Amino acid sequence: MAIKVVCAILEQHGRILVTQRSQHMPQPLLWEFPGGKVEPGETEEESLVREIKEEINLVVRPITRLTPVVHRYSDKEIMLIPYTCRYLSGVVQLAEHRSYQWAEPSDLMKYTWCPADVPIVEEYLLHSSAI
Ligand SMILES: Nc1nc2c([nH]c(=O)n2[C@@H]2O[C@H](COP(=O)(O)OP(=O)(O)OP(=O)(O)O)[C@@H](O)[C@H]2O)c(=O)[nH]1
Repeated sequence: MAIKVVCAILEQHGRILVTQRSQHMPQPLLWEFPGGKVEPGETEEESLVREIKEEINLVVRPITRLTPVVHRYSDKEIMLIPYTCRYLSGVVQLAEHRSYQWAEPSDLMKYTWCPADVPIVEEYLLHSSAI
């Protein structure tokens, strides 16, 4: 069974928040969208709001669920479930990540992403350029 992981595509002033995993996390130094595992008894949206508060100290509201990606890593299989999110409040403070950036959409493909994120970035770019 794939482990469910939710992640936030948080856009503010036309830029998207991207976070770099630390040396000590699985997938060290790769870029991802902040988020984490869905815990038993939580909805996806509840997990996402909790993880974003814990990891980067922001309060967000999930808006649109994009297409989940199932990816098999050497040690586990995850289902990565992306949500576009709206910023509500807070100032970014990193609890676990090495760094973060507010990326221009046109720069998103330049990051070295966790492999599971690549189709999500592609779908997001298609979706955002269509509206
Ligand atoms: N939060 C997040 N996790 C992602 C993304 N892409 C991706 O492959 N993952 C993987 O999803 C898994 C679960 O995320 P997590 O943030 O809760 O994991 P964790 O560091 O606690 O890992 P661990 O509990 O396996 O040690 C990790 O192995 C992570 O590498 C992403 O965009 N965001």
